[in-house]
Amino acid sequence: MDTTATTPKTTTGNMPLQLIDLSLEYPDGEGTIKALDSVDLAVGAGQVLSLIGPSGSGKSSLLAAAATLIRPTSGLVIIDGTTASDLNDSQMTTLRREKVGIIFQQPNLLASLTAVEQLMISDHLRGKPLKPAKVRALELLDIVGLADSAKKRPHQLSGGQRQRVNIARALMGEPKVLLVDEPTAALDHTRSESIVRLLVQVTKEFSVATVMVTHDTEFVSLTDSVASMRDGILALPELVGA
Ligand SMILES: Nc1ncnc2c1ncn2[C@@H]1O[C@H](COP(=O)(O)OP(=O)(O)OP(=O)(O)O)[C@@H](O)[C@H]1O
Repeated sequence: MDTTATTPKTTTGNMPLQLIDLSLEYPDGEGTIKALDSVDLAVGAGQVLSLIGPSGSGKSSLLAAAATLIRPTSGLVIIDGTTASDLNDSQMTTLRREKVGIIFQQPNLLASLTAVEQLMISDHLRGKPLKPAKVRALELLDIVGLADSAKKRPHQLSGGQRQRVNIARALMGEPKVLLVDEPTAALDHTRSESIVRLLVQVTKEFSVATVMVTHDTEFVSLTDSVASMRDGILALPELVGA
């Protein structure tokens, strides 16, 4: 196996996200806590995997490791064919910026910016020119159902609409992997369902591999598969079908 940083590992099949024998330990007094215990997972392009499990079971740790925000103790994180675990910090940041979209529970939008500007600024931070960024931002706002709200600021949008801006923003960098943490936690039933449906829609439309952590098992049936965690161990994903 080639594990050098300069020669990305090539995966077989179209599996933009692969976790192989991934373990993550946190120091805990004299000992350690095993937040992830030999996790294996592959998510295909255009697939949404729901990740469920009790509090403290390791869901956020899995997302953080897959997002390359945290280095695993052992094992491999492979994103679109590149073995992230082999990269240095700056290469890892570049990989994350180019290949990974992260959607947190709270949209964290900037209060002073309009919806279209929220999206454009993420391209600007990638050093991309403004004009094409605006075109793409408007297209994405249209796709997430906010064509008429491009000029609205966060306080003029509902919680569901803010989450839609958040999703559109995560797609600006044309990611291969979308990592979504409790996207419906702050929303009512109807809005929650429409947000999960939207995530499934954009996952198919942009052929990304999506992992969605959720407590809302009700909407899991809208996604392609579900895997559950307990004590850092991931049970094999089951197909649920839509
Ligand atoms: N920074 C940290 N330092 C030490 N221990 C941590 C840290 N982050 C998480 N843990 C521990 O790792 C285990 C997994 O936590 P994690 O947050 O990944 O679970 P979770 O399933 O996301 O929980 P929740 O649903 O409550 O967010 C827990 O035992 C937790 O206490």
